[in-house]
Amino acid sequence: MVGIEVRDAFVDFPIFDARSRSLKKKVFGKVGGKIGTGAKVPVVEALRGITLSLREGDRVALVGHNGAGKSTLLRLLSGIYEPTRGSARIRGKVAPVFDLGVGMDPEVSGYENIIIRGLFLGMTRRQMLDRADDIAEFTELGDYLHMPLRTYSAGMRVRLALGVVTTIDPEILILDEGLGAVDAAFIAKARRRMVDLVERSGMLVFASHSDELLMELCSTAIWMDEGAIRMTGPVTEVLTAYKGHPPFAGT
Ligand SMILES: Nc1ncnc2c1ncn2[C@@H]1O[C@H](COP(=O)(O)OP(=O)(O)OP(=O)(O)O)[C@@H](O)[C@H]1O
Repeated sequence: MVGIEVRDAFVDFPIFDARSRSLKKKVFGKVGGKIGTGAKVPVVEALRGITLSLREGDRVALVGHNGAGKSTLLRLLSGIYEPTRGSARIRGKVAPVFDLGVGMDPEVSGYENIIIRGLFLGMTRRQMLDRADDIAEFTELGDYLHMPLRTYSAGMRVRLALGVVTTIDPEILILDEGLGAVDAAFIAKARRRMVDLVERSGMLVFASHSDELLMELCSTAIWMDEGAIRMTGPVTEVLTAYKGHPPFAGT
């Protein structure tokens, strides 16, 4: 059974090399988690008092301004970060997709990277060999797949990474949007594969600033604000409250 239970979880980052004297003034910044200056060392309170329960079939969008804690929460839900206080219990195999380039080796070919990246995401070598042709066709990289990855442009790397990510069969898919480098036509082509990927995933948590993708892939949403959950509910309602107007209108 796939599931995630988080109880009153906090994640703090102590910043040992910050100049705490300049932090003591009252700060009115809107972006980023709270910076606690009570202790000797300043501490960024990236997550505060998070309680949530996710089940098989959940498709959850994470929204919030820059620094609100979305990526930190995704790392907590993946088991990459342990809570400083509180608890996070994860049942199921997590495929974390944060940085599309992670798990790639610049010195080996595109084909070899397909296998490496697949292994990183919890697939077997056999499974990746079976899917390599399909991935190659999707990426449209042709003979570049025999060249070392370091010869690729940023967009070519994203094509390869997306080709791999969209062939896996994850129990828990944790997605931090990083699709900036690819051209619009390729995003449109990748969308169908993304929808299929999400449909066969046991669970999805997706942080993004794109209303369109969130509405297409998710059914519920969590609005993060200064490291805490501000609102949860159906994706359209949460997006409307977060943006101050219905999604798509005037964005
Ligand atoms: N490794 C770290 N060390 C120190 N502070 C960190 C670290 N990672 C995140 N933070 C801080 O934690 C807070 C939350 O950051 P996080 O990356 O989770 O935000 P986010 O909602 O994903 O933002 P964005 O939309 O800009 O990607 C921010 O104030 C950030 O400065």
